[in-house]
Amino acid sequence: VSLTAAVSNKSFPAKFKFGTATASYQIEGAWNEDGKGENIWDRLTHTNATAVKNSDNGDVACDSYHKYKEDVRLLKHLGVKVYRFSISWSRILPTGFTNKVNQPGIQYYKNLIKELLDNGIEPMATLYHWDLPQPLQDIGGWPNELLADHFANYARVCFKAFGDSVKTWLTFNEAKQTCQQGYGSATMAPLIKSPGVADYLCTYTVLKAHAKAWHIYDDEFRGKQRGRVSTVVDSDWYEPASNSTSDMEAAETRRQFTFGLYANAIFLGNWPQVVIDRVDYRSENEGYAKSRLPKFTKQEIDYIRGTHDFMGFNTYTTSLVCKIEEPTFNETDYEFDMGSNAFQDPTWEATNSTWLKIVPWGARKFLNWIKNTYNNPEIIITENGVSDAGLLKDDARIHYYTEYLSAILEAIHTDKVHVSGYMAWSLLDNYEWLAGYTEKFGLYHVDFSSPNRTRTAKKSVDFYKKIVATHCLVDKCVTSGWSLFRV
Ligand SMILES: O=S(=O)(O)CCCN1CCN(CCO[C@@H]2O[C@H](CO)[C@@H](O)[C@H](O)[C@H]2O)CC1
Repeated sequence: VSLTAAVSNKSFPAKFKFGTATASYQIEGAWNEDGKGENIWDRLTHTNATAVKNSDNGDVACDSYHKYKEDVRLLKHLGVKVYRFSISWSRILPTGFTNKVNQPGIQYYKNLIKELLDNGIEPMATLYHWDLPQPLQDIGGWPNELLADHFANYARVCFKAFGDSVKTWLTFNEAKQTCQQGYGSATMAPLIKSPGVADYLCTYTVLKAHAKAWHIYDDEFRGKQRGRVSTVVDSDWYEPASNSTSDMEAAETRRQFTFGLYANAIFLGNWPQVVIDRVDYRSENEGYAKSRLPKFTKQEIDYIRGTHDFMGFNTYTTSLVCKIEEPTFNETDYEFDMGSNAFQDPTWEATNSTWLKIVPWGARKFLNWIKNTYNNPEIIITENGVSDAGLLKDDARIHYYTEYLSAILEAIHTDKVHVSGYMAWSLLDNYEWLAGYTEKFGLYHVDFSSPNRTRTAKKSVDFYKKIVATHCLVDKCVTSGWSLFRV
């Protein structure tokens, strides 16, 4: 199918908000400046450097701590309405605890927020984008349910310090990566390998932490500040590898173990039933005294349910799913709990990240699944983007955005999914976790070999700027309102 045939000629609603997204550890640098405390990515990259490609670290990254005014100039040039960034917990609370508040850290984010507002750009702040203060990891990290209270106290400090200007808050970015990769498969800091055990304990704490923060905002700040709080959930879209009943069920089970594990308690109440059933069943057969899945009390279920003002949704790619024979019970693994294999069709277009294939129809299906599963919530796409090796003539990125934005337009207009915003990942090439600086997601190229960290617009900047200005992917868009054609 030629590109043009696939591109939607519908337009994004007038009130639709375009933006870009970044995260503190990936762009800020200044890892130990002005009183900032050590976080788990500082610890990992300084003590286990070879875990990261080329032993790259975020000590300087894009140096946005010093160059944030330049970053805001780039946002202004793009014409975006919103900028999604994350707050570094250890810059605000160096030990993670509220007994030490770091004023220069508070001031940095106040300066960034003021620069955004002075340029007519709305700040959208994520409280936690994976950079846990090391002292909290030293007491067990997210599997320690006491962290729910420490996170809630940190959230209160942020609501108080920034809530007069920040009206859209996200508690956690992709808690799945924090839990399944950080404490399960050891493919994210703090690189703990405890699949099927610590990952569920992490999720249990994170859901309670999110709910406490939401209730603090609802009880103590919403009346005065009139903002909104939610969380960001991510996953691949899981498509059955065949239309056999077993593959269809396996795909739905996998959606519940990945996306549902983080969304169900907040949008419907409690863990997904299939998760409870399968983890209890396997735990018993593996000989555990009690299930590996911690259980919410009735009060906790009621406390967590409804703690959302919209849904933050990160979508990148799709995987096929097929049912597997029930694995033997002599090994515990989150993958075995799911009871399926996920893989990608080798004919799908590849990118510079092995896990990321270009599958726009998956994004449309995912949006429809969210609509049908969680009672049609307002969805803000808080991340979507693609990696390459960093060339300036990034036609593949233009292709990716065209295809995904086209799929989103169909979801909005044809499928009536309520999508209200879209943040392109990312404004800048930045630190891509264990891939270091080898996988580039930016609309702007960053020269990491220069102390200036020079930003250079890629070809996709003009492409995205035009879409932000016209709300349209083609030259002439059909608007569904009173005028048939927008001239
Ligand atoms: O193949 S491996 O298993 O060996 C390594 C997997 C690495 N994961 C893949 C999934 N990705 C989810 C999206 O992660 C999001 O998207 C961006 C791009 O990744 C990140 O930079 C953002 O911080 C994150 O919010 C996070 C990184």
